[in-house]
Amino acid sequence: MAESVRRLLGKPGAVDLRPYTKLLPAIEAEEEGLRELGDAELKEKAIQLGYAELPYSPADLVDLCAVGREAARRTLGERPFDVQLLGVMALLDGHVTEMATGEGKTLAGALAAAGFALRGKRVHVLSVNDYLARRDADWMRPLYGMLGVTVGWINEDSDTEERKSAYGRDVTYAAVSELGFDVLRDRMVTDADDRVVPEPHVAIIDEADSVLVDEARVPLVLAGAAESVPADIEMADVVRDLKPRLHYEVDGEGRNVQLTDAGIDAVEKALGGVDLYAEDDSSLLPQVNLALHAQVLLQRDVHYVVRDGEVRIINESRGRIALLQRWPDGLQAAVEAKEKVAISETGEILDSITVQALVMRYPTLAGMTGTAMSVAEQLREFYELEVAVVPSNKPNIREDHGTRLYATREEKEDALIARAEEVHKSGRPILIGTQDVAESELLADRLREAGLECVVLNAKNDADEASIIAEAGTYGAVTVSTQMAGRGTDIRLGGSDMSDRDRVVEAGGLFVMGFGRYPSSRLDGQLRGRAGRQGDPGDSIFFVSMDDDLLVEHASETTGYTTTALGEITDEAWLAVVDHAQRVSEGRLLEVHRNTWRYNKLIDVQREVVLEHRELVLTGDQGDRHVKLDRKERHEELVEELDAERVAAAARLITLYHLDRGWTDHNAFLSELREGIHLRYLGRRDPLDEFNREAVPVFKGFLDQARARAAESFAELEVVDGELDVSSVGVKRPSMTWTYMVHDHPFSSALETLVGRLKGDRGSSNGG
Ligand SMILES: Nc1ncnc2c1ncn2[C@@H]1O[C@H](COP(=O)(O)OP(=O)(O)OP(=O)(O)O)[C@@H](O)[C@H]1O
Repeated sequence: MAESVRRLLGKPGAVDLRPYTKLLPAIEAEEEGLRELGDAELKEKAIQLGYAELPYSPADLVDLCAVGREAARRTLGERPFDVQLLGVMALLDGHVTEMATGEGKTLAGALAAAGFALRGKRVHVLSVNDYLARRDADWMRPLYGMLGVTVGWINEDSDTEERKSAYGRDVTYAAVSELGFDVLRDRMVTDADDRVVPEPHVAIIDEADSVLVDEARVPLVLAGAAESVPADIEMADVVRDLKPRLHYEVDGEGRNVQLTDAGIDAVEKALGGVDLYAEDDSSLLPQVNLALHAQVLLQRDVHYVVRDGEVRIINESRGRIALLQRWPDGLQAAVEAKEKVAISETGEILDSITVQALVMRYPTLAGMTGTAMSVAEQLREFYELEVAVVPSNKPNIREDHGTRLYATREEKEDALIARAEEVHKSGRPILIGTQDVAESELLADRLREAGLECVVLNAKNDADEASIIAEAGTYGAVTVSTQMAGRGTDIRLGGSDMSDRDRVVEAGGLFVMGFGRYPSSRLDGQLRGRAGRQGDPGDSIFFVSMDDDLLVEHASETTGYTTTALGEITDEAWLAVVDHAQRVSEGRLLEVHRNTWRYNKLIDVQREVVLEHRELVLTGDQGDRHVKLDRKERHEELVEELDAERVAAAARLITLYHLDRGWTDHNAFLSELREGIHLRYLGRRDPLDEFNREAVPVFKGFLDQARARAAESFAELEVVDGELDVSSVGVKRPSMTWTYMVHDHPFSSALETLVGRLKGDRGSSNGG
């Protein structure tokens, strides 16, 4: 069998591509005939494909791909390659397609989206950021137009009308987070017409491994401020006097702080002889912990600044001050108490949803990414998705060099700089991937000292980031970036306009260097994949040192090696230690994912119950019927005095309020339970079982309680000036809401560590 044919058949363990490959000749055979058609006739052909149900029959698939190919050629000037069409067909079957960087996933995704849309499905194409959502929608718009499919996009600053309009199109492009925030906000509306997100049909997820695996456990949060809870200034004063090591200990990563026994004694004494672990007052310990977290782990000018008498968070990953962002769970107030500034209104988490739960709402899921195969098992376990490995259009000729291992960070840095200097002499563009923003800065300084001018991707918005990355293939360019920067942007050799392409190809193409291996080999692969796009020449190499976090945290052994004069460790056995450490790290990440998944499962079930009930109240007469049964006389009086319609509207508002209020409180209870459970059951029982054991009975009376409260509020309702004022019975919606992803602020790391600890070092805590 010819190599070119074999390449098109697919990879063992992945979806069999043969059924798709078989159709390619027929698709090609239609091409000439379609070229003869006018634009309107071509569109008519596409629309004709809509007169049947999904899935596509092989004959219809052929037509769809052929028409799509011709439409793309006319509108975008790009004729989809065979491999892209294989991707389209795999997406239409609901698979995650692995296509290398620069193979044209945007176009394949658009053709698949159009395929779903033509058959009456609403499609959400989910990107990793706003910039890509908008860029891809605008880029593909002419193609959709020619196929008779409408398209829209949503960005962070889209208003409600723009959102409604975008979601009203056949295909909508949005960042995963924006979609999630819309879903959360929709769950809080008091008028069904205010909802923006339609019923989910199909989601096509770009960068599917990042979204479905790396970010799956990240909660998207809707927070609101209604009533203020007094922050504990006394607590702040008590913890201010505590001494490190004597009274509290901080874990190695600076993510967690714990009172020692001496610390517990000191706090109990300072608070007037209380018992922090008293069964009957469970609120003290969390308050002390918050104050301690604020005092010890959150540093002024690192994590936040105090400006104009306010505490403002610095977004660590992006290095800029985040407006409208606050810490959750009273932490904001604890920091304000620490800094002795006025306590702002305390926000509370109204509701949250994990990325995983968000995408699981879709009956049909598909995804695309350059690196899916190594997470194939997870995609199957968590999402029942299979991976289709689509071969590249041209063979990959990139050279991936072996990892270079050094004893210390300095030696690793020296080696990387020396290599960069050498490569730079030939004019080859260099892309250096680092682990975080701070590291990028340090490395850039060293490069500049060595006379290498470089661009650092840092604290920019997505659009700027993309345009910098787009130029990373320019002759002589040196670009330093973190893993996540400029995602979804193609690095073309010779600059974005490829004007200097020949010279760069001649020199050897893009040289990618990794400053440290990532927590998973898949992330290494993503960086490598930046070079060698579409059969381009290129190289990749990683520099690692024994004091890299990856090795310090996960290596089986870290001493006893020998080095060369330049500090390099060349022994194969030690290189195997690096690979092993990465596998341990991957296992740990998977464990965290699994754990969050297990915790969230129960929460999701409970949320579903509440939401179902809420729907009946919002769109039906459930609220009114219940208060009529529970407070018959008052109901009759009010109807007589006003009219049935206005009474029903008030009953609806009151019932929704108590449902939402109840859910917010229950949510807070669950997260407190989850955070506290490992302390209380340390080493004795499975914390997850305990969590379920306590969370289930508490939820049992949830709906009845909300109904009883609504009835009580309803009974107190008075007519004032011919109107029913629900706020007079305490029914107040949050005056302001805001959203965030939990990995945006430091509390998340504490939570993650906590989850990690549920599995890990069970014995190291105290006081439990
Ligand atoms: N059939 C085609 N013919 C010519 N050029 C194409 C074709 N398909 C895609 N391209 C071009 O290839 C480039 C890469 O496309 P795209 O950005 O969609 O790649 P990708 O697979 O999403 O890569 P990444 O992994 O960087 O997101 C784009 O500039 C696009 O215009």
